[in-house]
Amino acid sequence: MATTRHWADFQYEIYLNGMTGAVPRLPTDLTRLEELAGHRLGPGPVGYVAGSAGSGSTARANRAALDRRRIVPRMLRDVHERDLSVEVLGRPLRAPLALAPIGVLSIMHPDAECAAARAAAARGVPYILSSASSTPMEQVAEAMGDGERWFQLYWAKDRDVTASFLDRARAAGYTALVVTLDTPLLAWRPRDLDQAYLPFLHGVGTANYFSDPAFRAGLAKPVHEDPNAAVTHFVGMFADPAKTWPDLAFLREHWDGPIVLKGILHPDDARSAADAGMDGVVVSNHGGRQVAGSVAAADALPRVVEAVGDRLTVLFDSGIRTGDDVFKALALGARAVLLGRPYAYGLGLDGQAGVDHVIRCLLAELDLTLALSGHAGPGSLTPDDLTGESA
Ligand SMILES: Cc1cc2nc3c(=O)[nH]c(=O)nc-3n(C[C@H](O)[C@H](O)[C@H](O)COP(=O)(O)O)c2cc1C
Ligand SMILES: CCCCCCC(=O)C(=O)O
Repeated sequence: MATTRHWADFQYEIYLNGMTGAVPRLPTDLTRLEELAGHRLGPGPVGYVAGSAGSGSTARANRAALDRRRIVPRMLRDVHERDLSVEVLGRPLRAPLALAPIGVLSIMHPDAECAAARAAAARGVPYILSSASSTPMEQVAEAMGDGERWFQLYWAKDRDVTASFLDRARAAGYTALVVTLDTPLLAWRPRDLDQAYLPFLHGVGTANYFSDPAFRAGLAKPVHEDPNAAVTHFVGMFADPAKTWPDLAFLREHWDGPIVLKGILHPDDARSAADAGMDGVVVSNHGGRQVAGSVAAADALPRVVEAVGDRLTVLFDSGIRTGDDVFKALALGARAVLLGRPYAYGLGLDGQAGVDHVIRCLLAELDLTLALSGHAGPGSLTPDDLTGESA
């Protein structure tokens, strides 16, 4: 196939390659990646990525809430020309997808965030870099050229460090700020506790901090002279459970681009975000990694959309594994979704090519699901395209 007009063309590319004996290096059913990663990568890293809070009930609920909703396909609608593009936070995107912020990616692959960011940039998908990345934000920005990038903030106790992160992110071309609110403390995560595995304690995921002048100013000795003290300083200040809504004014003053609050599940919190001058929210329970027993993200989405859909950009994550999951989130009112664990597994299994594979599979499947359900793009989706609990 000479040119790719539709994301679904990836399907033919795979079949055509098959005529020369080539088959995809990774499964095209992305739900199989976790098991494969479990065989090929160490139990610590895979346990950290796959794991969740408590007994895992929130992560299971995320999947169940998406599965429970079923698509009601419509027939005889012209879908031969399709366009998945959307505008998000004033930026045109090729598809309603961004890569979610995932910290410590060097536990999955040595090329870590740079490989994931390059794959995203090559497909026109925004990459959201975690504060807790294994690679400094400037290096990731350089690796992805002019690719769309957003910066995820873990809102440090120390205001100077936060202000410094925002200055650095702006200078490195990150256009939007995603402030994660659901991790003021690390949750009870039995899979990591049982292995006593926490990458941060080994200095993984601290690159933005250790390279930061304001962070370093708080250390008695340079990082290389006393790395343990640097890690302790990081753990003590990476987030702040004392923050409240009025504190958002500080971020609004120091960041002139769009600000999106990640981890919103209650409609009143979404309203507070709008009242505080924020631009968007991510309806997310952190992939079930924070509050065990939490509401499933897809169950929270309709109420948030109803509360603020006309005031804020509503994004969604937690449980997205397939193109039909994306379809459902969009039909429930999300403007776009963030993809989490599947791309981390793709990275672990095949570096940048693995992330590319994951992006292409997801968007090809979305394109086909839309077309086969009578939609030429995300714009025509409504809750009426789903059965049952669309609210
Ligand atoms: C290993 C791992 C690390 C994560 N690190 C971050 C992070 O640094 N910042 C953040 O806001 N969210 C982080 N998340 C949460 C994701 O951004 C996203 O909300 C979650 O993965 C979505 O759930 P899903 O993977 O089940 O789709 C992390 C998730 C995983 C699996
Ligand atoms: C001590 C730092 C914890 C950062 C948490 C990273 C994350 O969001 C996750 O693992 O989930």
